[in-house]
Amino acid sequence: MTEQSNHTILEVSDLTMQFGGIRALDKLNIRVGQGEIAALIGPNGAGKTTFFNCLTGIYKPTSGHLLLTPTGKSSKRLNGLKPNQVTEQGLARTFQNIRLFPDMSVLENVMIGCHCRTKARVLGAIFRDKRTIKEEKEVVARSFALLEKVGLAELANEFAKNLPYGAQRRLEIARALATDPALLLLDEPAAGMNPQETVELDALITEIRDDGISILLIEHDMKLVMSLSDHIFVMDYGKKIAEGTPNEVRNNPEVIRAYLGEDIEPM
Ligand SMILES: Nc1ncnc2c1ncn2[C@@H]1O[C@H](COP(=O)(O)OP(=O)(O)OP(=O)(O)O)[C@@H](O)[C@H]1O
Repeated sequence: MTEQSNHTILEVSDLTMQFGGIRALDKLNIRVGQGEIAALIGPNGAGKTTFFNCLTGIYKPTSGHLLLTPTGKSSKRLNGLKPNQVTEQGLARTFQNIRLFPDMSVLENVMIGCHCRTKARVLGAIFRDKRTIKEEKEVVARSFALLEKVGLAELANEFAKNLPYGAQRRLEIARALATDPALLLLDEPAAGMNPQETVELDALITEIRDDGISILLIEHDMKLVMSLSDHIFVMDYGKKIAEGTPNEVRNNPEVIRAYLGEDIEPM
């Protein structure tokens, strides 16, 4: 896919986030099309993680609009929603610093993601009625299937904390997928991965997109960004300074200037 898709799944307009004297986001406009892999790049401190935190209800933006429209559903304003409510609307994310439950098994970590879509409540869990048992079986089956997708099924019963770093990152992706998202936000998914793990990650992200889930990722590995992305947004000092296809962005003088002096891999 080289051109932006017709259906807009995420529309962000004039998003501003002020922290005291620091304007971390300054009237940011971002549009992600259904079925796209979009990337957000920019030097350290550009505001990328702040943007994800505004989208996912962790920060309350100073101003601006956040609109999510999964295919076949009506548009939903994300402003003012809590993180769990944002997830219920079909937006899932992973974090720059891995946030798994280290003392739970790999399988249990994914099952927790599934529970935002299950119906059983406290009484069902206590009395274990037929419906709850059936639902639990479905959650286990679905969690296994997701572990297979990310290549971790054989480690299902291992403690999450015992997984190598790259595998922990893939487990975070499986847990995010368990929430059944329409749009998946990945915050530096390749951080700490070796070259072989990064190649596998490239294939995994493409496969997730081919399953119909749109992707927006923050990533410093330019080789991965250039190979994966349909569309790239470039930020600097809280503003969008460029956007376009990998080729357009690679040759944009503003982008080259923003990255001067940065310790990044060549594009
Ligand atoms: N909770 C906060 N309170 C005050 N300032 C913050 C807060 N969160 C972020 N900032 C500031 O906002 C700016 C953008 O930071 P942010 O972490 O979003 O950048 P980034 O592009 O994700 O950087 P990196 O690539 O290093 O992760 C920085 O100046 C940062 O210090």
